[in-house]
Amino acid sequence: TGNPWGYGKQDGPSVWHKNYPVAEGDRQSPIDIVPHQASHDPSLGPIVLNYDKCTSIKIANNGHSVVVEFEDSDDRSVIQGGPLGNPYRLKQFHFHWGGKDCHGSEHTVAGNSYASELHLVHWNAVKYKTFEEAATAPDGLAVLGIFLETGDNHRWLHTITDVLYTVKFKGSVTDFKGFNPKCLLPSSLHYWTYLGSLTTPPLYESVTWIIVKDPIIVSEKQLGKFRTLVFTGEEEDQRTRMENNFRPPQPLKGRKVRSSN
Ligand SMILES: Clc1ccc(Cc2nnn[n-]2)cc1
Ligand SMILES: [Zn+2]
Repeated sequence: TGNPWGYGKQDGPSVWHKNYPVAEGDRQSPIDIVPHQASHDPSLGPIVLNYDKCTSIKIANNGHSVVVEFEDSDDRSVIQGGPLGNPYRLKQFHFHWGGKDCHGSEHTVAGNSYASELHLVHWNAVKYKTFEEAATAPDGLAVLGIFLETGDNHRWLHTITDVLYTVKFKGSVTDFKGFNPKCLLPSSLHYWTYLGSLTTPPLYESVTWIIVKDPIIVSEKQLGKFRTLVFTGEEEDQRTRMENNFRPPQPLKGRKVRSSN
């Protein structure tokens, strides 16, 4: 029951292409976003989040990140507008972070990393019957990316960091109801958007990326709690701290990044 992939020397991003050749594809993520090279597109409307009826179910450690899963059997929580042709259903959110605050995000901005990056994963339930089917389609997924920067305490992130001790080990799951991720968004939803992929294996090229320009601010203490998680299972003798679970930027290969206003 070895790990098919991870973030270490032997199983990390530099060797993923061996088992997942699409790693060297033409629309891989993340990328370095160069703001002045992004083309401002006035036809890009605002991002609209209808999360008021969202239903979080559980929080889990999947051996790669900490994930909050949502009820996605109907259109109770969707993202729409912006570059999206129809509403996409919220399925889960998770984070990527570093061992130190100077790195940890997946996307970078003019070569600069943030301490962490929150990903809200949505799928196109208008065109596809299941998440799994959507995940393999070029217009199947929409991921909203939010940067995290260290500074003052975030007034709502404690709702997540206070329960992280219950999902320390790979495979642990805890009930996590009543959480609305809208509380984790910055006030302005100005964004960059481009066509890319999942940033972990299977690296499917099915993601319309929507990266919010403004970071949210969280405290070093709050971020430190993510680093108390481990990649390994409780039964394993190895305790490997969960940190640096990010893929570095990938070649743009001629893609255009568009900017909302
Ligand atoms: Cl369902 C799923 C699969 C892969 C990832 C990893 C990822 N891809 N893009 N951002 N994170 C997240 C959710
Ligand atoms: Zn992610």
